[in-house]
Amino acid sequence: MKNQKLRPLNRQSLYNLICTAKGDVKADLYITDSMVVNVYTGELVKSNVAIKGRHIAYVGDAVNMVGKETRVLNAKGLYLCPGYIEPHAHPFQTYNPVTLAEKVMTLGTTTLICDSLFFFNNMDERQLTHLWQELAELPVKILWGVRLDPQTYSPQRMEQFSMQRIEYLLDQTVARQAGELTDWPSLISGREQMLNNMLTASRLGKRVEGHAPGASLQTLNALTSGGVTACHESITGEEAIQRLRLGMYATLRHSSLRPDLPKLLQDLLNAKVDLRRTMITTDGTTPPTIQHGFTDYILRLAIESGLPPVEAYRMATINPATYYGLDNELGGIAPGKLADILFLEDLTNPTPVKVLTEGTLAAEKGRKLIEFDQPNWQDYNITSISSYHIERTDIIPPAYDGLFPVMQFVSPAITKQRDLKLPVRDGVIDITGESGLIYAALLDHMGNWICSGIAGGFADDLSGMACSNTYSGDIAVLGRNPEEMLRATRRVFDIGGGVVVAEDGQIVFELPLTLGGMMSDQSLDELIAKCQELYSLLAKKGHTHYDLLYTIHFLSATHLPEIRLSPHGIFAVKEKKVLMPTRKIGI
Ligand SMILES: Nc1ncnc2[nH]cnc12
Repeated sequence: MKNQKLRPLNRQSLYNLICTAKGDVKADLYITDSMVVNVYTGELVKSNVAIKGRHIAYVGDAVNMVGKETRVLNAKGLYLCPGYIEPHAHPFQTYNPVTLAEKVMTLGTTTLICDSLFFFNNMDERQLTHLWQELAELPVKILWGVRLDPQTYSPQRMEQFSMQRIEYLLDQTVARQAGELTDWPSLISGREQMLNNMLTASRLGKRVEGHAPGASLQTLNALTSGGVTACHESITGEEAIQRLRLGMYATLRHSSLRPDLPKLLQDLLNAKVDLRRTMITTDGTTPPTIQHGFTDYILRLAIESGLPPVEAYRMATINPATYYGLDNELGGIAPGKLADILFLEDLTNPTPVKVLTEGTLAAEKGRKLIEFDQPNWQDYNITSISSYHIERTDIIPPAYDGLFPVMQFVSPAITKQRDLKLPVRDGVIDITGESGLIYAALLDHMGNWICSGIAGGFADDLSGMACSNTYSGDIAVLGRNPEEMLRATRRVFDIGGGVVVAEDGQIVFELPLTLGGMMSDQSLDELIAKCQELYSLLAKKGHTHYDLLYTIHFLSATHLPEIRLSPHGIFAVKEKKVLMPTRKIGI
């Protein structure tokens, strides 16, 4: 792994740091009387900490680096812990990378390793790296993974994953890994493009994040042989241990969609395995769950599950730092490291009372003290979605003689194929007399095609909802009443993207997502409230699954069982087969 530094020092600042450590130059900030969580040794060590510029210069009890100009912060009774590192964020769950960073920073997360899936759809590699560089200036370090597949079946979109593009992106300092690898079957079946891209990741010394839920030991062996270095998809301790035994890192997940951490940890603790190669992740948690916190929340759960606190802090600091080759700068409180330091009142309470990012006091008691600038998203092609005309006849599937492949939701992210003979009226499928079914369509964001289907187990009493926040960038339209579905769709177009619910001739809910139809520039606190409102409204319409936003995001994602709406048509995932092709809009 090439350990390129995120904040390289020049000769003068390097020597300045050394002189501060020796006491010849005065520190900018000096923290006294704290108990340092030493993640290297696992000890708690009573120490003072001296900071010069962005870096820690000294840890110990010397005071000769304190001068008149040094700010002294007394931390008596407090623990100092390194800033938390989230190793697997998806920074586009209605929030955007900046609104996510500014919120989670107040909760102690000072580094985010992010998925780039959504940004891949919108930009070429030069724009994307420009955006990455702009975001790299923020006080929270935002680093990236480079996807090797689009997560929605589309031979055309595979062109975006050419070797030249992947190589260019992976070569950036802020790109710390390839993946996540949702199309791992392409790797183990030897697809040329995938093999080439894996070789590029290996040559550039980058990690590769797997995505192999339920994989057998043999598949895990094949993936590890192919260069996959970690996987966050274990849902039992046994699965995590299998990954660890093969030399992978196992990232233990607790997300809004898969809240598995307590069980995973209990299994791992019972098995008494070495936990140095484990990390913890919130894996793209949606806003309502962030009301409980972020990395701090899952650390709390880990400690409550019986993990000794220092062991838990390691999973969110030095372990991910080491894995991503960042431990020369991040993950511990030691000389030469960036001064991302959290002040904790109690070891069992991971939510910090103060947060330093790179030597600056950035948050106190959950309140942000510094500003985070949003990029000009227009410069990156992230604009309102475009609108076009659609009609009732576009949305409803035409009459079909055989058994129709209904998409039955059995959980927020899993569907089953249910073949049903459906009634027909006036040349179209008519579900008026059928309970438990709704119309479900995917509209091309460019206005060319529509994939119209039928869903079950979603929200039996929903009149009409339209959402632009699918991962393929297309618009999901769901409901029992085609007029209300159209009303909601037109409103989504009018507001430039978002989630809209219509009923009885009115718009009863709207959440604008004007950044590419996926993200908002509202604060995360505002989004938490707005998404909770959406969830309660849908629950009243009969929606019983949790994490509705994920159901929408994944509607067109063909890495999940069993059938999906896709740009090619109703799609059987395992067979990679189009069951019912898309139609042209307006015909
Ligand atoms: N595979 C995935 N793609 C995008 N967002 C996600 N959040 C969790 N898993 C995800």
